[in-house]
Amino acid sequence: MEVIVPFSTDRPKSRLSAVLDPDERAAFARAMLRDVLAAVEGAGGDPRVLATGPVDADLGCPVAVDGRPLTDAVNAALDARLGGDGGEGNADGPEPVAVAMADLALATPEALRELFAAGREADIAIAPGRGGGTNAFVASRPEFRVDYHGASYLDHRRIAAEIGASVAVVDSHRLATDVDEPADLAELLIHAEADDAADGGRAARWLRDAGFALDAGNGRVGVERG
Ligand SMILES: Nc1nc2c(ncn2[C@@H]2O[C@H](COP(=O)(O)OP(=O)(O)OP(=O)(O)O)[C@@H](O)[C@H]2O)c(=O)[nH]1
Ligand SMILES: C[C@H](OP(=O)(O)O)C(=O)O
Repeated sequence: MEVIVPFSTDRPKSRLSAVLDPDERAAFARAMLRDVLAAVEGAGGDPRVLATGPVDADLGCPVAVDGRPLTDAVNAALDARLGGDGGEGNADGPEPVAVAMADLALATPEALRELFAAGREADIAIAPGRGGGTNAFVASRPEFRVDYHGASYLDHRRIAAEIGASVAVVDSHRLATDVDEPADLAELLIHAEADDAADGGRAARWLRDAGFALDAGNGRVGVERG
């Protein structure tokens, strides 16, 4: 399955500015992107990065540049694949296409396989993010359109209902955890430590190398930087 991975190259991860400087945010965002691409490939998916600007590194997959805002860029990509202008359809309708965000640093092939399977059963399969975002979805209906930001999970359910599309919800901790804020870094380090055989992936290694560690001292576990 083709998997579009939106990626912001300009001022990424601004909500981490309290703990990372701009160069660090760019490097950390790149590490998360690579983890997501590896998980997509591990799940048998075919990743395509949809970036706001050129990416000066070989990511091992195609990169399309579209400087429009996220919603417009993703809708154009969906239209090209599912819509009337070149969607690869067959008698049963277009092939499903997935969109997975580049900040799902906990994503695993297993979690993505579950999403892909749900997207073959339902018209739209959504993995909601904590806080109401849409961290990943699969769509096979040409009329489906995204409207990101805010509680986009609810908006996408409403859009699916408006076009009469069936919806499957993928209840996955790993896909629900987008790394937006400093508290999310703790989630990444916790699961990297639990999965140490897999070494936690590039993003977790990047954090550890930058001096971050878990801080379990006071209430909810957070991170501290040594
Ligand atoms: N192609 C594209 N991707 C985007 C755009 N804005 C965000 N993204 C990507 O979409 C996903 C979700 O982004 P957000 O968490 O909302 O934004 P962010 O820029 O990563 O972080 P903040 O600056 O903290 O909001 C991430 O994979 C981003 O890299 C955009 O305008 N175009
Ligand atoms: C793009 C946006 O991401 P968030 O701002 O929730 O991280 C969303 O999922 O609608």
